[in-house]
Amino acid sequence: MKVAVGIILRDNSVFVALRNSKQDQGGLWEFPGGKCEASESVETALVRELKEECGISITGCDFFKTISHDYGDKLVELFFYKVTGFDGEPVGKEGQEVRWVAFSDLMSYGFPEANKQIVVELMTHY
Ligand SMILES: Nc1nc2c([nH]c(=O)n2[C@H]2C[C@H](O)[C@@H](COP(=O)(O)OP(=O)(O)OP(=O)(O)O)O2)c(=O)[nH]1
Ligand SMILES: [Mg+2]
Repeated sequence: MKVAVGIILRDNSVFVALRNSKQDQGGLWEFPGGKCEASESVETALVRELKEECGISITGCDFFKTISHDYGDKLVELFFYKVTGFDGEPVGKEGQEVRWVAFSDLMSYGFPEANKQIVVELMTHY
């Protein structure tokens, strides 16, 4: 399963959302995004998901990296993008709790296993 994920950046912070307890990886924090639909490119999925989940329109993004992770019941291929330009102010459009978190504070948030390496990189490179 391909998943498009946006690391929304501003100053020294990143925008994170709390996954609903009923979802996979529920109760953990995530970078907004979601599954690519059949025949949809990853970038198209990224633009669509960030509009749906956060209400922003991406104006600038750079591919960062792909991480494949096997959760046992599910194999995910996460395509992480750094989102550096957007119109609108991100919110939790689906009622999810959201926060801007300073890189130096990211470690105190619980992320899905597949995100751990990315979180460490964000903390050390900024
Ligand atoms: N969005 C997102 N998903 C992540 C992250 N880390 C991680 O392991 N995942 C996993 C959890 C899910 O198994 C999958 C993404 O699915 P999702 O639940 O966001 O997909 P979606 O928005 O299309 O949701 P839905 O329509 O199925 O409710 O990737 C992350 O940082 N962001
Ligand atoms: Mg999602």
